[in-house]
Amino acid sequence: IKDGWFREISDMWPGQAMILKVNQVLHHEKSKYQDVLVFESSDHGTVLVLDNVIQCTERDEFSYQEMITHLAMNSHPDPKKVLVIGGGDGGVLREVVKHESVEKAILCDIDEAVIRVSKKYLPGMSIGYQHPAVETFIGDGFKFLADRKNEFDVIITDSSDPEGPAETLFQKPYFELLYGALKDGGVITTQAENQWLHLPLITKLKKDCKEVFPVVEYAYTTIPTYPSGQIGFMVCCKDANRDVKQPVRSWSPEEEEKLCKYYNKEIHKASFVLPTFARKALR
Ligand SMILES: NCCCN[C@H]1CC[C@H](N)CC1
Repeated sequence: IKDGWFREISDMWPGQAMILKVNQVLHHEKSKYQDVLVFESSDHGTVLVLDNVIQCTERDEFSYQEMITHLAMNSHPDPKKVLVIGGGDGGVLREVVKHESVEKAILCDIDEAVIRVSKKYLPGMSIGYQHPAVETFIGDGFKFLADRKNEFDVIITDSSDPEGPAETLFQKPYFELLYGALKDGGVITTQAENQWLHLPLITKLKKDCKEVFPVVEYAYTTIPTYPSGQIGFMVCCKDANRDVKQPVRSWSPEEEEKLCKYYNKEIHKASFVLPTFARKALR
């Protein structure tokens, strides 16, 4: 932080940077895995930063948390047992338990500091931990999945970027573990970066996923404080006949407006519609 501004400078988005005005630093520590920073911004609420990369701001986190969750959950007919890999801020858990079908929601994040800090400084997201169906594990999602077979209806990988602790969550062996941990008809979503910045990575990701899953589609959402204002998701299903681009379950418009600020059944479909440069690369 310099002269009261935070700059999200990274070689993952060369030559550009989101800059947010800082009112007050609330917390800063070096965890076992990464640098953890929480600050009060002037106009985006409380902000969580890991290794100098914005993870979520109170102002726009709902876009990402709702879309990565409900694209998966509403692509499954009856999700009872759900796993979140990463997601230490609790926002995805908050979204998962909005589905009445959920009997068990397990979260596994590698860094206890993210969970501890989110519970203290991000109450609007860490509220997800309070639900009775929720169980939390601290550990490497890769190892957690290794001995889980045929257990989950939905698995959401809410990760940071490939540079850092989440590196292995972008590689094929991880998708094979996900496939094995899913029950028949299971659905996954993963954080799949930005079509303006990471198209080669997304192309490789889709190719790897297609070697494991019969159904693989890329969708994206708009989110002002992520690099280039968007973030994508890979949505995969074990059932070759499931069209994840069409919700298999949906809320009524009234329920949608009560439950979500971003996701609705129209934007579920629209989020898979890509500009030609991305459609071509991801064919
Ligand atoms: N629930 C926290 C979201 C973490 N995902 C982010 C996607 C965009 C990245 N540049 C940083 C992590």
